[in-house]
Amino acid sequence: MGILLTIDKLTKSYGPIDVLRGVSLALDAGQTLALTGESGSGKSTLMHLAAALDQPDGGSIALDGVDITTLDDAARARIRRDRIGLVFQQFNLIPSLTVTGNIAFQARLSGRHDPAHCAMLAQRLGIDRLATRYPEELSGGQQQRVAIARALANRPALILADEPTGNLDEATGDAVLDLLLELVGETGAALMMVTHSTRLAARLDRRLHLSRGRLTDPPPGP
Ligand SMILES: Nc1ncnc2c1ncn2[C@@H]1O[C@H](COP(=O)(O)OP(=O)(O)OP(=O)(O)O)[C@@H](O)[C@H]1O
Repeated sequence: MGILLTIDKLTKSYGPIDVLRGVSLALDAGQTLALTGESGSGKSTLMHLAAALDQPDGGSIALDGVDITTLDDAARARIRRDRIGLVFQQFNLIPSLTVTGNIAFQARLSGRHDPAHCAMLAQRLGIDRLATRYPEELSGGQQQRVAIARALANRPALILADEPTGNLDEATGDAVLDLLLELVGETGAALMMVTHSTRLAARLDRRLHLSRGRLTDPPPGP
């Protein structure tokens, strides 16, 4: 399998804080990678950059060989819409759309809406009964599962997930991660997932740890 994502010597500072100080990694198509690191180490910053939601100060991010840091806003938005699925901590569900509308939203914009695929995702994630509800009528865990379904609906090449099971109790979180990994496997997507849990990280193909602005192997477990 070929390389999907190549991040090279990425740097990002906020004022005097050098959050990323030369981060490099390569992710193969279909591969799953867990990203750990202390609070404030820059994990979310790295995910936002990989999602083309923000621009680095230096370095490059290539998706399918295209350096997304050199593209204009419209082109970056298109790549995000067509190639990337996001599950971030604030779920960014659209308040005026139902669960079904939220799941289909991005796929509709891409012109690749597949109602049967969306229905399958909702059913597998156990949110099919909530189809006509609005985000404000959902619990945090239910919103998280809608965000996961939405991220997968478009069959993206890359899923970027920042603590995708952070709002769920351990048993539900495990079950949702099982499903996420299953669905990622079925659709052939690659996954980069931030987690604080070494137990959850152990379930992915690879693990990297962000520390002092650089990626390393994770520290040995307890
Ligand atoms: N928009 C911003 N403006 C200023 N500083 C920022 C901004 N975003 C992040 N930071 C700072 O950058 C550092 C890294 O933040 P980031 O959210 O990437 O860490 P994290 O590893 O995801 O943390 P956590 O595990 O707590 O979510 C922190 O010191 C944070 O305060």
